[in-house]
Amino acid sequence: MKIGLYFGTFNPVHIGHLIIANHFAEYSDLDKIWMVITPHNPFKKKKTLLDNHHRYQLVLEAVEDYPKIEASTIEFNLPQPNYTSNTLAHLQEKYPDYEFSLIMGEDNLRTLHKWKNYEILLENHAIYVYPRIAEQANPDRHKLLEHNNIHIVDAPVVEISATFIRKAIKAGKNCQPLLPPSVWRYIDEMNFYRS
Ligand SMILES: Nc1ncnc2c1ncn2[C@@H]1O[C@H](COP(=O)(O)OP(=O)(O)OP(=O)(O)O)[C@@H](O)[C@H]1O
Ligand SMILES: O=C(O)c1ccc[n+]([C@@H]2O[C@H](COP(=O)([O-])O)[C@@H](O)[C@H]2O)c1
Repeated sequence: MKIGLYFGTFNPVHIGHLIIANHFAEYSDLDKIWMVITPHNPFKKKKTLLDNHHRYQLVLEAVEDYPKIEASTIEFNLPQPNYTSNTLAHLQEKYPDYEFSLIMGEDNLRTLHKWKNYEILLENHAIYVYPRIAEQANPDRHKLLEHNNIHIVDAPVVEISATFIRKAIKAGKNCQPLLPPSVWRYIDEMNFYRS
């Protein structure tokens, strides 16, 4: 079984994330895409973070009609902050017959050399990277993309961010087009991100 791990804070999940996950579900040889909700990214402050359970619920809502895409809570019971190499070691022990690849935006690729055990990640896993507009001017871009295990993917990226959505909701803007309808309803009913 080939699994594509799409790690993210998903605070909240939005249509940009879903477009990427669906792209891999439809145009790759991966059997499943697991959207792994990260409790705490080592590079991010936890301040404006919605509870793990709610972020998970939002991803569940988002992927309901996509049989190849699943929401994963695998990091919820692992030590925090969540280092991806630790999670992968745990996954390989739990599912020795599965082959795990990583899916990430180019923004994450830029900082990959600062991740814990990044050489091991790179050696042992295919990393599928989709381009982000903000990275086009990065002078080191080509160096990173040269590695054998890094595959750049021509996916239709919508340049919206969870940060933009959180700010828009706080400012009372209508941002329904940026979220799957069920995700918007959950956020609206729960009054998330308003204060
Ligand atoms: N618009 C987008 N389209 C596709 N992938 C995205 C988009 N925005 C972020 N990603 C990617 O999705 C993964 C999870 O991202 P994350 O949860 O941090 O979303 P974000 O919108 O960038 O959030 P924030 O604005 O809070 O940093 C990362 O690999 C990131 O590169
Ligand atoms: O392992 C690391 O050192 C490491 C450093 C920075 C980020 N990550 C992971 O990268 C993933 C993407 O995070 P984010 O917040 O951009 O959605 C998330 O699962 C983080 O835990 C991992």
